[in-house]
Amino acid sequence: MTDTPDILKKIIARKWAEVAERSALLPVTELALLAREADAPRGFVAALRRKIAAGQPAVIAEVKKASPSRGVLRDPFHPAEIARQYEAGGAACLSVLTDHDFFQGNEDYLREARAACRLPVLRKDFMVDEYQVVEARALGADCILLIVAALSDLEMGALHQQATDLGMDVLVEVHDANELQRALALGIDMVGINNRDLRTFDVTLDTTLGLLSQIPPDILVVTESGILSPADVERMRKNDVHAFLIGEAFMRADDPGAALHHLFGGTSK
Ligand SMILES: O=P(O)(O)OC[C@@H](O)[C@@H](O)c1c[nH]c2ccccc12
Repeated sequence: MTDTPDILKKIIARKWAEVAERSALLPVTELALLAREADAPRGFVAALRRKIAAGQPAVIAEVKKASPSRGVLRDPFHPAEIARQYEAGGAACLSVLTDHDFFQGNEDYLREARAACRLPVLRKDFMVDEYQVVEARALGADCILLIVAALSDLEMGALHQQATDLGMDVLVEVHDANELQRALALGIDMVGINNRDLRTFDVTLDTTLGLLSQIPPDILVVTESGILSPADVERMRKNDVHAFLIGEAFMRADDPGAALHHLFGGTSK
């Protein structure tokens, strides 16, 4: 067997270099001052729970220009306009890619998207160091992503604690049973199950369904990636999964918000 490309390893190596570059330009102590002045967190988990309590799908709609597996998804790309369309289409929250090198994202995209709507926003990036967590809050992020496959238990615990201390929610992402057990040991209130294996790019919704029985009922489950059709949505909702993180299906549409509304059969607002 040949080696898998393991894009995740490559990205994580780049992130450590990025943290070193950035902290040389702006020390974490100064960044922390900016974080303290940032707009108050908007309550990411609360927004998802409100939708579900109302019997509606809780959609985290992603603002993503490109990805390593799919290439460019949307060009031209206007984050503020997309954010407004998502809000009008009934999204509960936004997810904005800020990674430059692999997803053609940018910190400015998060700022612009959040300023254009009232929705809570997830900073979608690869967190390895506390610097990035403080940076997320300074940008205005309401939630961060922690990818279990990319972190040790110790790192994960520290980053989770720091995000919580800054008033942000945390989406802890897993894609197998071992990662799920490590996530649960943290004492989390929300888990993301990524249907895409970040090492191989294989996508299957069976990943979400296969892990459900191991998740306590009080934890909010977000199914991530590869949700493309109303049948995919139906399959999840039948299994009591009501929170979705979706990018590609919306980014390829003329009006991403209208695409959201249609994918959920008009039930999202
Ligand atoms: O575009 P999709 O297949 O709808 O997937 C969205 C989201 O789940 C995906 O972008 C994602 C999930 N976890 C990640 C971690 C890093 C970067 C990207 C991701």
